[in-house]
Amino acid sequence: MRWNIFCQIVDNYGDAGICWRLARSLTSLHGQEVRIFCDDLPTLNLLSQGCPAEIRDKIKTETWAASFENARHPVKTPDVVIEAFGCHLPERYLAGLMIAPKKPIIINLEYLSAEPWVLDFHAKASPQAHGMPKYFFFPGFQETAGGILIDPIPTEQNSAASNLPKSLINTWAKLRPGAKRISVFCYPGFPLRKWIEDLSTIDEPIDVILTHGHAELLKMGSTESLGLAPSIQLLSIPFVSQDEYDWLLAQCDLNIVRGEDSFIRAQLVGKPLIWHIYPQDDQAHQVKLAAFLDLYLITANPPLQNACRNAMNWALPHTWFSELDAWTLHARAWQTDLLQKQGDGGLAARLVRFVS
Ligand SMILES: Cc1cn([C@H]2C[C@H](O)[C@@H](COP(=O)(O)OP(=O)(O)O[C@H]3O[C@@H](C)[C@H](O)[C@@H](O)[C@H]3O)O2)c(=O)[nH]c1=O
Repeated sequence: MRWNIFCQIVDNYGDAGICWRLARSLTSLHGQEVRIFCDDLPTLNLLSQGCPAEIRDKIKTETWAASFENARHPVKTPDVVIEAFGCHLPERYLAGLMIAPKKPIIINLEYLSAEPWVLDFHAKASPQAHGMPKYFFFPGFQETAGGILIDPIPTEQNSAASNLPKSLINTWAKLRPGAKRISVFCYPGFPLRKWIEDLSTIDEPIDVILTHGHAELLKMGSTESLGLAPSIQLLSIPFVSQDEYDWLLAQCDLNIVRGEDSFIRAQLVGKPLIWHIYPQDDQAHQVKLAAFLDLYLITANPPLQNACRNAMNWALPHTWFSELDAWTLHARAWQTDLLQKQGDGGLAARLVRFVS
């Protein structure tokens, strides 16, 4: 089938990151033909750059405006149109589809949520004035939701320490043997400075790996200039490819992640995570976080439940750090369970089955 994915970048990397990951799964695992129309090609290119060439070459990336022509082109008319995160299709593209001999199915791909109401709305029709069939597709953790994007599944082999990416060689040379590793990818609202200062009160060597741009959040020059204890070492890394970022997550003892895609990747590598969820004005993110924690902690004992809830709500590390080992075991069990529940191929496979 021919797929057109519409990706409008609201901010940051997640919209492009998810659209790219979906396109990648659809082509490389399911043999589909995919075009992404994006209103910010440089950001999409940044996210796609590290993808293996044999996969990347199969996916067409085009400007938003290029879609106008595509809809009425007799051999390019799509079978499936994805509106990622409810973005509105361009009027001129829709007008083209209206006169196309065969109408596509339109899928409104929603944000990921663990909230139970999602299950009632997933895969439901959304009647449109233009008459083309349109459906809501809700990603989710439960078996009856739309699934999550699991591709590529991190394996022991590709997560192995020996697979050190070139872009991280310099940083890795500075890591201290035996030190815990924490990676940081959060939004500016996270109290990072205070959090790291508190980390330095824990009597243990800890290397903190700040992803691209995060050193500015700390306005840091060096560990010394922040007045941190020598037990803490701060290291900054460049923006790496999606697969290299996966490797980094697998190599850390704890990952602070954000958005939607890094949140899932951190779970798939089976390591403890703090999800700095994308903040929304109406506080809807708090409800989403609570729903996730209810699922995530179902099998955890009360001390671990408390530790995770506190950590995810930005409590200072000294209040929960002693539970990190128990949390690591829990994260591994969650990873196994997640992969089992997504054993049917996850979101991409469920989408293909749905539209078929
Ligand atoms: C730090 C880093 C991330 N990445 C990738 C991983 C992910 O694909 C992507 C980050 O995406 P996310 O984790 O989703 O976080 P994000 O915050 O970047 O993205 C978003 O979140 C969405 C929920 C919102 O709708 C978006 O508007 C957007 O804010 O960047 C790299 O490839 N290299 C890196 O070095």
